[in-house]
Amino acid sequence: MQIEINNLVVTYKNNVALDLKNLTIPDGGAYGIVGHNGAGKTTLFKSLTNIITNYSGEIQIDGQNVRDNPAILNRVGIVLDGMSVYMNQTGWFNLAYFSGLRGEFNREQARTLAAEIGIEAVLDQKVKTYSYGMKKKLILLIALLHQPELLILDEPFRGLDLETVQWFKNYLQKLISEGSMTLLISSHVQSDIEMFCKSVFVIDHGQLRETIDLATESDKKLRVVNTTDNAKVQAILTEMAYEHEVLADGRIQLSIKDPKWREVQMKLIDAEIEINEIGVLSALDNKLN
Ligand SMILES: Nc1ncnc2c1ncn2[C@@H]1O[C@H](COP(=O)(O)OP(=O)(O)OP(=O)(O)O)[C@@H](O)[C@H]1O
Repeated sequence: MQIEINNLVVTYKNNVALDLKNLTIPDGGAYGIVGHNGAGKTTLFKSLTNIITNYSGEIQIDGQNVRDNPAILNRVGIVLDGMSVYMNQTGWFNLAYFSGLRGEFNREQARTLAAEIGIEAVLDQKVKTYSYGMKKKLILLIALLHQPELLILDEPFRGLDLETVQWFKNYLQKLISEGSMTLLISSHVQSDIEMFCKSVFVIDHGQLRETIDLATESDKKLRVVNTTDNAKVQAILTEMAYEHEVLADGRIQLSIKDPKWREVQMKLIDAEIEINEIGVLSALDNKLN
């Protein structure tokens, strides 16, 4: 499903949380929404799904104005932190209720998916007895049940156990590769964004700062090293005329593709310098946290 945003301004009291002039998110594939805490990511997701409607500007999904045509949201699934469900009712009640709002409720399909996610055993219990992770799984299940064409996930893996995260990532990969779904995902974990997304929209203070095409940017990745003696390493690199840069935190940034790296490593070993950390710096670095 294609998303088209024009002059979207969301204000909380006097604070402008979101001010997006033009943003088009194409149909199909996965797109990242990244930005520091408070950048406006959740506000964007809430606006896309009519949880917030008190905004100026326009949001269209597949050519339909969302605020005027809420039925389009039957084709959209969303997982937000702290989303409301009926806490005094059982998991089954919530599944039936929220699925019912969108059409048919298929209990057997729900049971199968619940078993895969690992909450089948607690569906007879009231949601108020659930842990944070269990509640999140229930919300995830509600979002997935009606096979959404657009899935919006706000920090989807936070608070889930490792096994569920793995299952969920595989499940998302499968959905993306089938090509029938558009995924919009926010995460502060760079590898999660890089794993799924072909493009990333960087939001900063409510505004679209940058669009990063990860398919092309990945070629420009750099290696960042942190060693037991960065100053000495820098001297060695300068002596070797090896192009590098020292980052503000003292770590050293090098081109990842340079074949000279092996030679550098040998020199470091000869000088008894150990590498404490090697990280890959991509275009996304410093934009997530
Ligand atoms: N209910 C609210 N009332 C007042 N201000 C709010 C409310 N919700 C969000 N804000 C403010 O709006 C701005 C955007 O918040 P939002 O939650 O959209 O950011 P975010 O990018 O999702 O942040 P995070 O990465 O921390 O989840 C922030 O300045 C936040 O303090």
